[in-house]
Amino acid sequence: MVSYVKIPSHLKPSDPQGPDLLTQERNLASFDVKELTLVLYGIKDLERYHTILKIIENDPVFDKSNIYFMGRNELFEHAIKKEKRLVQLIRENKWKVEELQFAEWFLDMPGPFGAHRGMFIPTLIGQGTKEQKEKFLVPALNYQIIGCYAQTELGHGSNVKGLETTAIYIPETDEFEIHSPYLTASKWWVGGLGKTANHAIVMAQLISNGKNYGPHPFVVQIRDMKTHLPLPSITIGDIGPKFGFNSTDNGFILFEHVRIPRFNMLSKFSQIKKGTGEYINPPNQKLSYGTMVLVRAIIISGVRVTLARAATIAIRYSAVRRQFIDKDEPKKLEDGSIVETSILDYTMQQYRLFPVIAQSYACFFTAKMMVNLYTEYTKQSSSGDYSLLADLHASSSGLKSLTTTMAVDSIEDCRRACGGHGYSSFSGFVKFYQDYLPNTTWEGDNYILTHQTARYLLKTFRQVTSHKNPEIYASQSNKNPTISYILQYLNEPNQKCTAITPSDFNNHEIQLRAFKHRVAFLIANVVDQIDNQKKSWNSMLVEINRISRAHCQYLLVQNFITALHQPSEDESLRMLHNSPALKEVMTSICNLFVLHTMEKDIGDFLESEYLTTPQARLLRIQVYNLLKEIRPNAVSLVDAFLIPDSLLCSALGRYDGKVYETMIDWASKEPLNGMTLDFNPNNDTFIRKAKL
Ligand SMILES: CCC/C=C/C(=O)SCCNC(=O)CCNC(=O)[C@H](O)C(C)(C)COP(=O)([O-])OP(=O)([O-])OC[C@H]1O[C@@H](n2cnc3c(N)ncnc32)[C@H](O)[C@@H]1OP(=O)([O-])[O-]
Ligand SMILES: Cc1cc2nc3c(=O)[nH]c(=O)nc-3n(C[C@H](O)[C@H](O)[C@H](O)COP(=O)(O)OP(=O)(O)OC[C@H]3O[C@@H](n4cnc5c(N)ncnc54)[C@H](O)[C@@H]3O)c2cc1C
Repeated sequence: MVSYVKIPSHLKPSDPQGPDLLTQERNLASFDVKELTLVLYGIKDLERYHTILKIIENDPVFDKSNIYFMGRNELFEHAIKKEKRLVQLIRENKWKVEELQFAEWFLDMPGPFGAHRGMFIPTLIGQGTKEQKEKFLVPALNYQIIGCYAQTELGHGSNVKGLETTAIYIPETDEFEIHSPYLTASKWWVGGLGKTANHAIVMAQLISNGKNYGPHPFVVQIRDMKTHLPLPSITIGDIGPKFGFNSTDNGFILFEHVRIPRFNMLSKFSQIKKGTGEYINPPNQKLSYGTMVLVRAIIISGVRVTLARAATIAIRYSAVRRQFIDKDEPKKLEDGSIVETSILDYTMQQYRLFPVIAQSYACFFTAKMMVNLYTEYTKQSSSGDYSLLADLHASSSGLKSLTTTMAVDSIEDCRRACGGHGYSSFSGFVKFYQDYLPNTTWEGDNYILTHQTARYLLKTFRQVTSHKNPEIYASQSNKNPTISYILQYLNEPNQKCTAITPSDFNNHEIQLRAFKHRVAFLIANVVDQIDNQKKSWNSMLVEINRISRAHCQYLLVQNFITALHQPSEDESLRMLHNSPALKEVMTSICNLFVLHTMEKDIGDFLESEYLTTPQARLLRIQVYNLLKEIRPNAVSLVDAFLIPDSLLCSALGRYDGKVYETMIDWASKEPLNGMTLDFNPNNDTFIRKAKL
């Protein structure tokens, strides 16, 4: 890239230790970073990681050096080129999902084929019959057709039952007629639709013989395969500029009595009979929502790397950045000279940043649990057993809500922790934050999703408590955490925390009991208000959100603690258990996650009277103790995430710590610096002409 400003060559680094600061930090680690990285990735995935990274970093199409200077059209063109190159690489290297996941992560650009891979194909796999897969899935996998997922409308997104697009069965021709009756029925926000896709999965109200059977998925060809123009009676466009995600063509579409064959209704679960229009019921009414459940589970699995990326930038930068001389504990070099303090040594900075590291590790263990639950569900459902769906839906909804909210809050916390430079695109936070932000809204608004989790929790509580002998559920408590804490609460509703010193809070039993008691107490309270005090659902929404959050925090805590203690067949966990140094540092991180989470929501724990006010003070002291304990390992803990520089795309978070050199080098490439103005602002004539 061209430099428009020549930087003087006489400049010496003002901080003689600058480049070595991260090396010094790395020397403080109490554990082997490579070992921890192996725990996080596993042997096979780490090999894949390196193979794919090499390919991506060496391909000029994926070069990111110009990325922060691009406008919308340029970004979109760049994204299209990347998508095409990615398809070539998939073909040449025969990449499967495992490789593709790494490639998409390293590319780090939401692209026009994202919904094709992430929603169109999974919907065909999950909801199509064998014949439909042959017709649509095979060409989709070969990129002969490009699809999108058109569910949300201008007037409705969260309320799927309220969608207005209709699919009316016409027995005479054995077709469906797809129609948008109102302006508000226009599909809106659909990724890849604006310019790229030629097919769409359209969620529409299925109507047969005058009866509405609710939203169902239909495959609709929307553009001509040769001219790429919209087909007759179809209106398509891009929805315009957005907060971020500008490399993707989110689009709108309107249908005017568009006919499609009956075959195009995805019919793995429910069908319309030829001619009679008779509706065949699915084994579970909500199976047509299956893609959303899958994508929510995938989103949860991705949160850990999002948090890891934010923490990496902020921690490395904080180690390199120095401000002020600490009067009480001045930082001395070997030669006795006093230097300014690294901002990572300020306890406030630690309090803001170390919990983000801990959140990432917590999400790592919960992602494993989510994958296991989803795999188990897939196994059972393939033989017609859908009994796990309710659990899966409740935990995927609540965890998607909790973890993505946590991620966006933490990206912003990390960005602010980098001071002024955090506001620059070169920090690596700006585009990253903008592109990540929709995760709190898509696949279910994060507040709406908590209703689903709460509904399940209240139902379970009522089921258990209404039984004459609740202990009958005891056999299920091993597998079902909700039942387990409800039973514990019913047995001992006035349980008290036994901690008498700060370090007592490191006791995992005390921690687990705190979270179990708090969530059961909150659920019991909401049930009482709704069932006995006859409060409306709407009047309880804040509490509804609180119980979903409390339940999901408990899941994160429980999964972390279980991972540390329970013998496991899992390769990563075995490596963790076999290394005392790793176990020690992970235990500190787990304690910080748990206690910091408690401290942030201390009101709940006090209200449930599990904790006393003096205990809340002890808990806070223990959080500070943990920050001190973790401090020497901070840089190594983020190094272990192994987020490559090419992905970070950050002057602040570089592995080598060359923050200032990179800032000025990248600034010199700002195209504005190369622009010659056609006026001289000091020239009176110009100012007079412009009437300024
Ligand atoms: C990735 C990048 C691109 C992004 C793409 C997108 O955003 S695409 C667009 C993404 N858009 C969105 O994500 C839209 C978000 N909105 C929705 O998903 C739905 O409208 C809803 C779930 C909020 C309500 O749905 P509703 O009004 O139809 O239902 P209800 O509340 O009356 O509950 C009735 C029963 O159904 C149960 N149940 C519900 N869902 C599921 C499920 N998936 N599975 C299993 N079960 C489910 C529920 O538990 C309850 O059971 P109970 O208690 O009777 O035993
Ligand atoms: C970048 C991006 C990409 C997207 N890609 C796609 C795509 O490819 N395909 C697709 O189909 N969709 C897509 N979407 C749409 C997305 O799924 C919806 O925007 C999302 O589901 C939220 O729905 P909504 O916009 O109707 O929000 P609304 O429901 O209108 O929410 C607005 C506010 O009202 C509150 N609210 C609504 N109802 C209630 C209630 N009952 N109780 C309490 N509070 C309530 C919500 O909490 C929220 O704060 C995308 C969205 C974005 C931002």
